[in-house]
Amino acid sequence: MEALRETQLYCPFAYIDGSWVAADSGEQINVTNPATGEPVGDIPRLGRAETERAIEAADAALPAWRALTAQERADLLLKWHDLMLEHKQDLALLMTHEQGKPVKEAEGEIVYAASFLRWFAEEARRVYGETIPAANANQRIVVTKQPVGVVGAITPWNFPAAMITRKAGAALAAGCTIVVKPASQTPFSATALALLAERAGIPRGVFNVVPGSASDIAKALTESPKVRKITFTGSTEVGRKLMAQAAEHIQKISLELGGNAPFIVFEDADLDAAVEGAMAAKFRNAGQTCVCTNRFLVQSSVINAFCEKLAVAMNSELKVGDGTKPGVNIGPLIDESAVKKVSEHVQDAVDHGAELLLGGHPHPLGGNYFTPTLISFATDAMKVAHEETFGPLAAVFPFDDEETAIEMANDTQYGLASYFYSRDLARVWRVAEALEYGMVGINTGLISNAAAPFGGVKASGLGREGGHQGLEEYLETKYLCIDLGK
Ligand SMILES: NC(=O)c1ccc[n+]([C@@H]2O[C@H](COP(=O)([O-])OP(=O)(O)OC[C@H]3O[C@@H](n4cnc5c(N)ncnc54)[C@H](O)[C@@H]3O)[C@@H](O)[C@H]2O)c1
Ligand SMILES: O=C[C@H](O)CS(=O)(=O)O
Repeated sequence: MEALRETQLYCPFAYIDGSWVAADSGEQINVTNPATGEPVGDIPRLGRAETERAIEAADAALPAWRALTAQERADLLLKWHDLMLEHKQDLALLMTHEQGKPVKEAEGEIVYAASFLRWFAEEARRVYGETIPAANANQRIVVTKQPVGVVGAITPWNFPAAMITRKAGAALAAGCTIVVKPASQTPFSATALALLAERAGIPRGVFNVVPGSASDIAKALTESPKVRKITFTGSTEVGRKLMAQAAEHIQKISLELGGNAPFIVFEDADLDAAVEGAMAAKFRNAGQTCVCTNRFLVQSSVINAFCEKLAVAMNSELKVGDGTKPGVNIGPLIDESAVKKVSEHVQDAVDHGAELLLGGHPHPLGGNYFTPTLISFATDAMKVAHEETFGPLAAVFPFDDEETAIEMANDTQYGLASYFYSRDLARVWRVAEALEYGMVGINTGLISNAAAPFGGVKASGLGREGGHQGLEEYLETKYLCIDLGK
């Protein structure tokens, strides 16, 4: 692995109650570089017993942590934020080695991830209650907010830092403590965050990282009555299982799940702007983001012009390769099965009559690389219409009128991100209100930021992360009724 400036940021251990530990069993998970197949390192494979110890540590740390003032918690979150930015290059290099995204994009994620710590540090001091005029003159009604308690978090590989701080920043700001299980593909981004949290002075037991057996760790988290909140980011299939498991102890739950984002281009759109937005919304992280466009819906009168412009942009702007190499902006997919899924979607589309305009095959570099691909005249009969591709495949579907575009866009079990381009103000309001999604990008392909409530409807999940809404997910409302007597 390319040398880190500070080698200590490579932490091949779990982090429980302020200690760096191995698995009780001594088992390890081998982590490999998706670009080269070379080993990145080994991380302990923790199970139920270790997770129960982490829950106990988080529970023990809770009283003192929630007793700090919001300002005191905010100050510690800001120190953590500053340390992330100070070590941006090393954190990014770690991420590129274990996840594959190009270093520049990884640096962008570190800045984005740190922004959640700053955002929630600021929001911590704005957890307001309220008083309500009582019907009874001798009574007073007061509404307060209190931290939920111990939180269990499970996060995905595609944004291995931001998906953790988007949860931990809010949880810690609210006065909660947390046990995080990172994805087994990307544990070192998580343990590096733990090292910096420790250096920032976040007390032992407040932030714990337990890499290992997903099902065993999830069972320990969902079967513990001390865990009052489960927060998950990942596939809808796993989210569904966790929601059922969380029912046992009526744990609060936040689910950030899969997507199938439409990107609608109306004939009145600025096509050059639409193509620029399309490149951002489709090819970030090689198409491996939950908000990546999965379906381009383009009005028939402009579909040829749009496809020509998009093909030119893809050919001239996208460079596939190892994310540590200069100029590369499309790294490898996370693994062989990801390459297989994209190949299947392309072949299925062509078999059902789609026109292949660009790419359409794994990249000549081999391994987990896939050539950015453009297909047109896609239809509802194709897998790409209903399944999340999670790769660099741009599938363009024609439509004739606004009503049809909205029907096509909403014809999915998902409802996370959506995008459309139009310069007609009335159409902007009609379409924005008709789309069944948690987020709508209008004349933009980039919508993710800490100040906004990120999340979806339908099979894309429950709850929001970021914004002031993101903090509410870690707070309980308590109503005080005070009788003043006669
Ligand atoms: N909505 C969002 O904010 C968002 C963000 C990133 C990724 N995603 C979605 O996540 C998916 C890709 O990420 P992924 O492949 O890591 O998803 P995944 O569901 O396979 O894994 C996510 C996490 O869940 C764990 N996990 C796997 N099986 C589990 C089980 N049975 N019980 C408990 N935990 C289990 C994994 O180890 C990992 O830590 C895509 O569908 C993508 O859309 C959504
Ligand atoms: O994969 C989806 C993540 O939420 C990434 S981002 O928040 O859209 O950058």
